[in-house]
Amino acid sequence: MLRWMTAGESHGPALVGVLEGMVAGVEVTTSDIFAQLERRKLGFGRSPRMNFESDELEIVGGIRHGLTQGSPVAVRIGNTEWPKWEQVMAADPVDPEVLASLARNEPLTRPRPGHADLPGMQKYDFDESRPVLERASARETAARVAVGTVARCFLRQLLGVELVSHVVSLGDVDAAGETLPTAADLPAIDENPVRAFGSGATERMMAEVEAAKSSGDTLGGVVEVIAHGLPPGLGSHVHWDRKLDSRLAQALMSIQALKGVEIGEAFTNARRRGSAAHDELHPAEGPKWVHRSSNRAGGLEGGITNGEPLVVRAAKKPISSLPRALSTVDVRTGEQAQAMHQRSDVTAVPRAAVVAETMVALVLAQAALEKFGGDSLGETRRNVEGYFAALSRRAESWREGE
Ligand SMILES: Cc1cc2nc3c(=O)[nH]c(=O)nc-3n(C[C@H](O)[C@H](O)[C@H](O)COP(=O)(O)O)c2cc1C
Ligand SMILES: C=C(O[C@@H]1CC(C(=O)O)=C[C@@H](OP(=O)(O)O)[C@H]1O)C(=O)O
Repeated sequence: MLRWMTAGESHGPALVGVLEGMVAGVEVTTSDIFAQLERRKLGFGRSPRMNFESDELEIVGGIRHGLTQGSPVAVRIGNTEWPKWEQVMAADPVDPEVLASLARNEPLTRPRPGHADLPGMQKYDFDESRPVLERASARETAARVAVGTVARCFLRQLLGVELVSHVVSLGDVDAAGETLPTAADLPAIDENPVRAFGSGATERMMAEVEAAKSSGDTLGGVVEVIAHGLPPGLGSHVHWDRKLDSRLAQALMSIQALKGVEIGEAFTNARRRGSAAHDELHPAEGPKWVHRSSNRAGGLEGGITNGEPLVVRAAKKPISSLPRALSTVDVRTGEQAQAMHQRSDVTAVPRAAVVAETMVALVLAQAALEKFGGDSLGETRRNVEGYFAALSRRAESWREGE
């Protein structure tokens, strides 16, 4: 079972990520991981922090000479601002006077509606929101992207699977096109300021971000992730927690501020009649044996990949740290107040798309390992070959009516 965990606070000394259960022999280097970390910072409207922070990446275990070893992969991403935060975030007790002066300068007692501040303080019995916001922060997604790169490399090397993501709407500006982007489109998407694909909406999206920024406001949006090259048969219909739809939804909704997930054309399909909602099958030559003239199901039927591109969308709410702060209650006084404002993103939708790509990669790698097993990439590949041969034999026997 492929598992992953992260630890670390936004302004602590470092984030760490661990990926356990990956086979040996997957090619992955520090620069592969760093390239994905750089992608996570892309996008117009990002926090000033993204401009000066560089992710200080160190592979601590699990990879040797550019190959996974079968042991847990562990990464550390240092916080380049650590000297500035050392006293605020020290692991050991600090001088009470220093602590009091820090708290006087920055009282975090006016929780932001929409952030984890207030429920976190109530649940964990804190009198300020520092310990909550530190861990709730999406800074943590850097560690996910780092370990997710290994999953991404594994999927490509095992099955030729390629993942793409793009922004389909930002605020109320839509960029949805007619065609699905492929891996070949990724460099252009990454260069697009809002990570939109082949649309004339880029300027309108940027203008929307500028307008939100100048009125002290923030923006949400919708991102789409596509996985090309998946075989039929990952996931299962047999139990609720093995259905790939449910696992993808959980993984995507674990991303900070992602509040809705759509598989394929789920919400449009809900308004269609059945005759216009499904993907009819037609006979075809070759290993695929059948052809679907549409992909409204987004590549999943019965919680199982069906060989079509996997298409999932996720809705991100607007950032809850608004410069034009929302009304809140100061927990020290119980009085009405303006929510505290932290330096923050105007919108993080383009960055969230890269994180969504990562979560999809992790879930697909986990499902691929369940299906094919093995301890080395070579062994897993042999199992894939055996499965493909069995699929062809089965298709042959169906054709011959046996
Ligand atoms: C890439 C990314 C960047 C984010 N940046 C910010 C930010 O700068 N300021 C902020 O208030 N929230 C930001 N968020 C969202 C908060 O982390 C999130 O709303 C908060 O942890 C509460 O969790 P919830 O929205 O999932 O309920 C970001 C989310 C993502 C995915
Ligand atoms: C640091 C990152 O995102 C942060 C996510 C975040 C939040 O509340 O989620 C708040 C901001 O942090 P800060 O207040 O320190 O600028 C973002 O910059 C990152 O993605 O690397």
